[in-house]
Amino acid sequence: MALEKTVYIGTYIHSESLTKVDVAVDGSIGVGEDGKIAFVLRDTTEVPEGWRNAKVIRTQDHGFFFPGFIDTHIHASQYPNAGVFGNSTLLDWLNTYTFPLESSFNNLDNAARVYNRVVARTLSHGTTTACYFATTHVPATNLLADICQARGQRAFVGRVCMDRMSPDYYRDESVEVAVDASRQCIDHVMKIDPAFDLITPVITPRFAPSCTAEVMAALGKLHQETGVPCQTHISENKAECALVKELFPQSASYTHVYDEAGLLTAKTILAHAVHLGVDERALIKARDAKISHCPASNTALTSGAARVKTMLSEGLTVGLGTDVSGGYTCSILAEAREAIFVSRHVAMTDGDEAKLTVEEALYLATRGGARVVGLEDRIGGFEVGKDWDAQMVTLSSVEDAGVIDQHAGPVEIFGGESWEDKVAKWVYTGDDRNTTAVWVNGRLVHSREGLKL
Ligand SMILES: O=c1[nH]c(=O)c2nc[nH]c2[nH]1
Ligand SMILES: [Zn+2]
Repeated sequence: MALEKTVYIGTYIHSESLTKVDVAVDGSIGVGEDGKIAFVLRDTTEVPEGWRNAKVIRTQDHGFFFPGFIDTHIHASQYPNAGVFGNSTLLDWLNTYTFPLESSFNNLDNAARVYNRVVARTLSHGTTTACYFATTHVPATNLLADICQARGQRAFVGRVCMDRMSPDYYRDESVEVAVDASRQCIDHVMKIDPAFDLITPVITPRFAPSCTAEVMAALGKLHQETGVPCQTHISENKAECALVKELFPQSASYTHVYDEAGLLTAKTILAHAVHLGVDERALIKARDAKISHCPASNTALTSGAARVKTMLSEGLTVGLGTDVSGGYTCSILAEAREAIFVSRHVAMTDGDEAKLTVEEALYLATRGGARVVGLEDRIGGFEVGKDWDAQMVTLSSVEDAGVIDQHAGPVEIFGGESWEDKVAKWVYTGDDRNTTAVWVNGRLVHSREGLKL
């Protein structure tokens, strides 16, 4: 579909570094027909020569353009269970809630309904890139890839592999089945998006307890042979860590289990990393593997509190993951908030340096996530040559103090706020009502009903 040359005028905000958010008041960004940023101008809303015929889109009220969010870990198939976890912890949660739900994706109608919904919903929250776990089912996993492509969401789509410690009705029968099914899903994406421009397949061993050493070694070989990225879980819960020790007595640590299988590389995304030892973090750093921090899930399943500031100070690459449905929300904005609050609980025992700031949380949600998925040259910020993966955020003024405009959302701008205050109000009190439009690679993929662009 051909895109129109477009100039986005108004304030734009993005992370300049881990600790600094750059606010460019009254600037403009030009996006070409290829969906890429052609120019970025500060302090002028003038449309430059050569762009006078371009479409113009302006921010509204106290709004701003912000990079699209990157969800580095979400289970698309678990979306119907978002908010449903009771008082369970990881291992019983899997058996009680998760495996029965995931096994229902042998039904393609069910898969179509859930996957269309989760992609539409995450887009509406400003998630322009998502790393999805699907299920073991090849047709349903391929359907998820098709749906992401049709709806225009940048996505990493993984067919889940698991050949033990799960019910008979939901597991791979053999190593060969797991590898062959993974290959079929890789081949499917190669057919629909040969350059992996929007959709990328991802090799997905569920986690060490549900994968034999043989299946992980075979998937490690596939990872090395194809160069296709890999995603899994690591060190989420203490009982899980003890189980891994018992299942892999020869391995020095949980991290070594993946390393010995050839699954720990610069293209590996590890979700959780709550209980990692110093040596494990050093090994992850040495391999340049990436971390998806999932604070809402870690709180919901009482898994623990990941030491994010420690990982960052040691030079690890970290992004945010909603981990639906261990996590209750598919909003990365909410996840940023959760990350800040979990870090404050860590600070109550470890000291103030453990606290994440608003700026750091927003970095993790955008540039950090981009590095986690290996797309830091294409997404995560507004620079010439990057793809226009962006959201338009709208914050409303308090007009009539006695009237609540439900449509406008809960962020209240009274008038004296600095830009720093406005961003903080968005992070702490905002929701999807503030995300009024979303673009991926220049294509409009979501807009609030009635919005005139
Ligand atoms: O948060 C999680 N969600 C899952 O589905 C899962 N499977 C293994 N370990 C897991 N952790
Ligand atoms: Zn998960």
